Amino acid sequence: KKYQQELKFCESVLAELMKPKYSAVSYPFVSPVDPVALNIPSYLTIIKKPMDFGTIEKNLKNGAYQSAKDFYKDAQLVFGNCYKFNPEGDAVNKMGHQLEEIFEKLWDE
Ligand SMILES: Cc1ccc(Nc2c(-c3ccc(O)cc3)nc3c(C)cccn23)cc1
Repeated sequence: KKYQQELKFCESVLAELMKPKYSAVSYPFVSPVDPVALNIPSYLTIIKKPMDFGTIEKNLKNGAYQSAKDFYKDAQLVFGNCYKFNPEGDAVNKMGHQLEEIFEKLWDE
């Protein structure tokens, strides 16, 4: 029961985060980083565990998460990867910080 409610909460946070109103800051994070399309061949050597919110949504639907904690860990990975690859001050780094702020507010609701 508790597990079901936890995952329902994760789904609601994700649904909100993926809404069009946040697309200006979420678009780099809603689907897997494509190193070819973005011309960043170094990405997969720098980022050991790529993650994005589209993959998180898939995992959630496939029952890949044992708890809200596992969901939260993958969300943190999206932001951590962003800050590792995109230097402080870069546009995408700033978008990561903005989206993380939105995420944390939804998480603490
Ligand atoms: C030359 C260059 C430099 C930086 C980027 N970053 C970047 C990323 C990105 C997102 C998450 C992440 O962990 C790493 C990268 N997503 C984008 C998008 C969607 C458009 C433009 C830039 N983007 C792309 C190319």
